[in-house]
Amino acid sequence: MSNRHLDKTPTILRKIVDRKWEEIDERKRKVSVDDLKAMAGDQPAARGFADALRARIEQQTPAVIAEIKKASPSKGILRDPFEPARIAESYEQGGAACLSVLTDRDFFQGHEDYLKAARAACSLPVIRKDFMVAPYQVYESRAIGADCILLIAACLTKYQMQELEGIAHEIGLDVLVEVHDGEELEDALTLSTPLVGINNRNLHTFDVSLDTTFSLHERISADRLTITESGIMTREDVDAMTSRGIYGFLVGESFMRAPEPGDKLQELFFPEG
Ligand SMILES: O=C(O)c1ccccc1NCC(=O)[C@H](O)[C@H](O)COP(=O)(O)O
Repeated sequence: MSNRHLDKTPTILRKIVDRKWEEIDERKRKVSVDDLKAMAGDQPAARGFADALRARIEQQTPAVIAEIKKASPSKGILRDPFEPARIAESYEQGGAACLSVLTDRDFFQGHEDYLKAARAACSLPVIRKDFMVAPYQVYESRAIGADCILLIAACLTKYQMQELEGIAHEIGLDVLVEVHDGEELEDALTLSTPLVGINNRNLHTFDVSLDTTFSLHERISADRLTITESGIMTREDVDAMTSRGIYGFLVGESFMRAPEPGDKLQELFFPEG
């Protein structure tokens, strides 16, 4: 695959995307795309991911996508032992609007079974957090029970994102498109999804700066929903966002390192109880 963002330098993101193409080939040998489409078609209606976020954001209440991830390339192991179903219950009790579950095995120690277990343990909508590069993975996401997929602009062209979004919407999945700079945002805004994630983490260098959200949010019109992603660790970080009118959050590490992830969510976002 060729893409202007990925052609810059060989980074971890390039490695992840190269591995995704190999993984898709391996999986296709075990389960055909037609079988996946049939499995996707057998799933009950998706839980409304965008609706759950919109309901809170419109009330100017934090809408938190709480992430379930065992490890990451930048931070190594974040949580061990790791019990996705228990974490999902804890997040629901702590006031999460949605869940994000890492399913990438090689770089995040994730698994599709973690998504299934987390979703079955609560009533929250769930995004499959993985690196989508091909239609096969979109059908697979619906087949494993996801309610939403992530499209990362740093690994896809505008045309790839449009194709994957079209398939996702056709089979009942919501889409969160993720950007890190102005060029990616321009591409993302050609999509119809209202959900625009601004990743404060540069996925090539791992540098994190909340200024990324502050500057890009100003370029997103009010009919879309901004989700600030990565590096939200303190009450001050939350206040810095809400004071600028940003109420959508995706948080992983600070919850994963806490003994009780849902209590940490409550402490950070709903301290008044
Ligand atoms: O986190 C990484 O090391 C990473 C590396 C390469 C691609 C993606 C990566 N992370 C995904 C995310 O951006 C985060 O899981 C998500 O936004 C939550 O961030 P945090 O609250 O800082 O855990």
